[in-house]
Amino acid sequence: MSALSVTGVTKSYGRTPVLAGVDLHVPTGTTTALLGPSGCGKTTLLRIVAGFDDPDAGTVELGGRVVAGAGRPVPARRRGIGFVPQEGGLFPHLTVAGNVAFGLPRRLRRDRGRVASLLELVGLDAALAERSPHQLSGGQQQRVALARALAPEPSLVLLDEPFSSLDASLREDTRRAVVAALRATGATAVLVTHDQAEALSTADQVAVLRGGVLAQLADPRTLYRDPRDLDVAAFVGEAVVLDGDAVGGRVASELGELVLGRECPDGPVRVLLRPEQLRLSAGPGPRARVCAVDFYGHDARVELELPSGRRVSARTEGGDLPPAGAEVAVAVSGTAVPFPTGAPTPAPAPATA
Ligand SMILES: Nc1ncnc2c1ncn2[C@@H]1O[C@H](COP(=O)(O)OP(=O)(O)OP(=O)(O)O)[C@@H](O)[C@H]1O
Repeated sequence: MSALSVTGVTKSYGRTPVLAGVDLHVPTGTTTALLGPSGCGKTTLLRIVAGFDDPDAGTVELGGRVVAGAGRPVPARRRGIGFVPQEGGLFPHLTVAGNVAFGLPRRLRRDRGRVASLLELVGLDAALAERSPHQLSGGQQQRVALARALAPEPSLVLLDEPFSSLDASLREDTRRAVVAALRATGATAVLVTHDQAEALSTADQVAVLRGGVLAQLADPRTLYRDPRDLDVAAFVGEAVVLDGDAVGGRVASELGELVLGRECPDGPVRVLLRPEQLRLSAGPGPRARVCAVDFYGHDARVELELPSGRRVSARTEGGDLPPAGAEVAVAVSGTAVPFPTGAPTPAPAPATA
């Protein structure tokens, strides 16, 4: 497996710029999730890396070799890249074994042991080998597609929203099996997704693409806890944004005095908390009115209105929930992340279970 380096890649379709100088480095043996809203250019970048499309400017390097952007591009079939599309893309006339064997070098295609070990790698029972793709669930089809992509031991694996067609119950199992297989083979991989939770739980690093450039590239915890700006913060999870005055690393806010998680000059500041940092009680403390409660089973999202009229969300254990209209006290745990007051208040992210 090889490292991938994308440097200054730009791409327009007609007069519409899609990528405006993207830099991305994926170290050998790691998985990077490419996360961004619909239409931000994720698939375009993936296609350029794969060799299905050429950049207008910039380079793509694979294992230290420039494959696009300098001289004649290396054709897709010579890049040694495995591709897993949104929906399996399996050959319907071939069995599972036939599909996986198709990915193997010609001399190994009859090696049943090899096919069986690839199926095992992606968590599939060897008994499925003689089935046709239409006799598999969506999740099983995606695993076969990954086994086929890994069979030729590619330098890089690209996965384009591989779980998007699966329902919630299959999605999690399939995601885990795919991550395990990528780790077991030491694969270098890029996974395109617009699902924040999927990006954060799957990848070693997450690249947030916005407006044709990389807004932030960081490991999942840093991205969630210490995002570069409030837009990124709201894109990777629900954000609670408050204004206040910083003095000596603390902020007086509507939710009481908050401790800042990073240095910030004294003065007006806008701070970020996450809904799971808000604790509700009947006791003393800053007050809020419950506007709505979404119960998810494992936990619940409680929408609150603060005295200023600002709405914020709390994620709380699903046990003892206050009814809509109730007045509650709110306590905050952990630290708040400061941003300049000029930072726009991000649009609320859709609530997820
Ligand atoms: N072949 C093309 N010709 C013209 N415009 C294109 C072409 N391919 C993509 N686009 C445009 O480029 C933009 C980025 O598309 P792209 O498919 O890369 O986005 P995406 O982030 O993968 O979106 P999604 O999450 O919806 O799949 C979109 O506005 C799209 O309409």
